Amino acid sequence: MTAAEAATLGVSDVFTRLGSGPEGLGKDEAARRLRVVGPNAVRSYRARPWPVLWSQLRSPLLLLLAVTAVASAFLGQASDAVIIGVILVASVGLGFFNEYKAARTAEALHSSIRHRCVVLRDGHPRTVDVTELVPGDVVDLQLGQVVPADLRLLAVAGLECDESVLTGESVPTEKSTGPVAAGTPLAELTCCALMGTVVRAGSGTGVVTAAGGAAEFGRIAQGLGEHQPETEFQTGLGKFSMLLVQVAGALTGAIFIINVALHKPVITALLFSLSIAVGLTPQLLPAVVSASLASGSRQLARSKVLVKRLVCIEDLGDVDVLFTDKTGTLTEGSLRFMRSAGPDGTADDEPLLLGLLCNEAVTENGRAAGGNPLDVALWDSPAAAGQQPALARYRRLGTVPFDHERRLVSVLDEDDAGNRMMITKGAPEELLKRCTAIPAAARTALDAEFASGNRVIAVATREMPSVSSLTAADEHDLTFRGILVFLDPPKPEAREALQRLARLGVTVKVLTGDNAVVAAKVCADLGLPVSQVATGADIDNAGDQLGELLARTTVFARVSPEHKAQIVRAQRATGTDVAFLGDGVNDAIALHAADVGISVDSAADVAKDAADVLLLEKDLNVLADGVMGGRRIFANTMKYVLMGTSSNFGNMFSAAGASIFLKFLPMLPSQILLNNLLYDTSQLAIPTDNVDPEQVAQPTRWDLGFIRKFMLFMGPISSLFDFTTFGIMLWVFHAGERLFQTGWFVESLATQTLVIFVIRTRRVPFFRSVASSPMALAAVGITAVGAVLPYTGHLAYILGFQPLPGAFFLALAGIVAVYLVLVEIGKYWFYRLYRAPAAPKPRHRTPGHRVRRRAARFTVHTLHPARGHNVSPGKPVKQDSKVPAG
Ligand SMILES: Nc1ncnc2c1ncn2[C@@H]1O[C@H](COP(=O)(O)OP(=O)(O)OP(=O)(O)O)[C@@H](O)[C@H]1O
Ligand SMILES: [Mg+2]
Repeated sequence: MTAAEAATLGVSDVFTRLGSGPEGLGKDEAARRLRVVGPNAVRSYRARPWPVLWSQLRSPLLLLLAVTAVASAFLGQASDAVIIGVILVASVGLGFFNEYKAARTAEALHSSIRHRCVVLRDGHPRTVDVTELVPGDVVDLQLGQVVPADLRLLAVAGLECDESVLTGESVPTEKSTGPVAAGTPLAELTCCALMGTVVRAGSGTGVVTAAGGAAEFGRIAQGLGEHQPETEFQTGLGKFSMLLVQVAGALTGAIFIINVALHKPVITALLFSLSIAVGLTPQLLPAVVSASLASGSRQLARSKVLVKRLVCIEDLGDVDVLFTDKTGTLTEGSLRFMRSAGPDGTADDEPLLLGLLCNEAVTENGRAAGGNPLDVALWDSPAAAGQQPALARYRRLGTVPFDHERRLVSVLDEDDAGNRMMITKGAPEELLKRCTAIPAAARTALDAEFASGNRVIAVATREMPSVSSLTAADEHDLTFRGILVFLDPPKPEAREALQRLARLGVTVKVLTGDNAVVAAKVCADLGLPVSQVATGADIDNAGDQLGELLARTTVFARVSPEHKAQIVRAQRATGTDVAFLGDGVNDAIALHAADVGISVDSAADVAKDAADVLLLEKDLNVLADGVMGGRRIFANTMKYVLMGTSSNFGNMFSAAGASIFLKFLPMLPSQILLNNLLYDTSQLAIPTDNVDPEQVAQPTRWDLGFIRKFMLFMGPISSLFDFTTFGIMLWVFHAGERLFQTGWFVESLATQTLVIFVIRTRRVPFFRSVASSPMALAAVGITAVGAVLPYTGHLAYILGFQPLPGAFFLALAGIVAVYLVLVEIGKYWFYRLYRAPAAPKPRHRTPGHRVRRRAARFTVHTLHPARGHNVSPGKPVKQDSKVPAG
């Protein structure tokens, strides 16, 4: 049943249609339905070899080349065709092997992550994977949660959903339970909560009407295909590849025409120009990127950072501004109850007793088993044990639970003499506003506690003789009873981590539900420069000036969950890349709003669920490692790109040019392909390379202009030089066809691969930066392979090589040395002249990006039967023809 249909019906009709009830489904029935309709998923994360292989073969260039090779075989050049075939298979195999390995890593990543929700099974709440939801399941919704399926709402308490992912409307929609008129547009289905949207306020319960591809969100997500969302970097690489393909296209077209005009055989000319095109285009680029992301994710996992999707790594490296909560990130987070003080500020156990009574921790035998950290800390204190006899005298009649907007919790208790009172505890600012009289001594005591950075909550009571239930509206005319003080000292290692992040160019700002003075004190203790502290009230009053307020503020205190998200969104609107680190229920919405949501393993479920990255330790140092990791990958991939645009490009260009002046081809098509294969192989070690600290000192930005300029600057150096080499070959060695081709093959491979040592660093001279051993070995090794090939007898003969005179290698050494020096000088001038654009362009995220990101939670290993059926009890399942099979 679609959401639109269900919305027009009353709750009982919906239950009848779905064959369910307020108690939810039975365990067996849920399992049966799951078998019939398949999982609540829109994608599969299984690494399948065929699609990966297909993506390697899809290149029109390769196809064209293969066809031409086959044609040439029929024209009598069988051995050439076979060689070309073998090299092509090896190239495709290389790309496939790397991509598939990366896909396997992504698969392992996905299978280690669970997204869960609470459903009623036979009337009992159960936690299940969101992918196991079926139509008829009754689901709980809470703040910050992503709605796991299309739901017809059964009950709401101030429920509001952010449906922008579906409707583009950023103002959250208020939800209710009454049916709507038929034909109501999607954005106004107030009695439905739609899959993929986020609970921005309140809570609720609903019954699943449609899941997976049958839900509105699922339909959109499936329409976008199986692709992962792309990072800015990947999009940039795509554009870059297009640029090269265009250059290659123009160049090869011209070469072909010229060669034919010069009366070279058509098929040879075609093979030659196509091979040049293959040499020009960076076929291995996607494989290099995925391989570096995959190896990056494994490295990060070792340093305790778990990314949910591979692309998150790059997002991490891009972070400009990090918002973090205070508790547990900057402070130890292991709250310790220190003292209880009466209204006059002197020690007094009464507030402690009241605090234990007005408490939501789940207790077992007088010990806390779970709940709000402050409440748990209170129970765990040694002093709490002494209160047991006093506690036994009270009976609880009602509760108004804690929420992050009120920052208060209240209970209605009756003592053994039958006296009823309300006990309220909460943030002192909020509580004091509701008290009748506050002794001056209390204010002094409070200020002193705040100033020393302690966490304080205040306790008050109110006599309520004839009342039997409570609401938040009763929280007034309270009698102030005292304060409870908790110690939450700053983390020593946070100081160093903050400095590291500052050195990495990441601005750290604090968003906390705690008091402004406390937050400022903690920051000061940790050496985080605090320019200004703003509070939630300041944010509300800022209006249009929020951007300005944001720019001058480091600490935001007493902010609500909605404020946190509002700040994150406002910061993103300035074009910066924003990360948010938080672990509480009050952080979930902001986690969704950020470019990168970061949480910790010990966080509340909704926070973990909302995050893109999980830290296995709540430590900013671990995060700094993650940022570094992202930037390293960017830096190394950039090396590959720059290599492709300089020497490789230049060599191919020169070879093409030379074919005009020479009576023969400067290199045989098969030799060009072999050359390219060997070069690519050496490039595969780039992801392991070391990165200079200065290269990762700033947030990474993709800059196509930079690459284009680099290409235009370095390309000619390389070509100029190549023609000199041609001259030497022709006039010094008096080379004939075979010798020329062999010499040029060895020389071009050597210069192409060895130039990595210059390109990989901005330092001059280049040997001030040390390459990783695998990479150095690969570059030198491949050069050696190239040099040895002409001496392999029969093999050399088949490949069209001939042994080179000893003097050649002397010349080669000289050529390589001069070339590297030339490039070094070029590089020096390039980086001196090059100016990066001053302001980074604002990030442009397409709506599809968000859908894909959110769809990641609705993935299963294998997507079996088509999703999108209507399950009706007893009736056979009907196939919905609109939904494509998974
Ligand atoms: N169980 C509780 N009982 C009463 N008051 C509480 C309780 N938990 C928190 N508070 C009060 O509400 C305030 C806000 O809490 P909230 O959880 O929104 O943020 P926080 O966890 O203190 O800060 P951060 O955002 O840095 O994690 C706390 O500073 C405290 O004064
Ligand atoms: Mg918190």
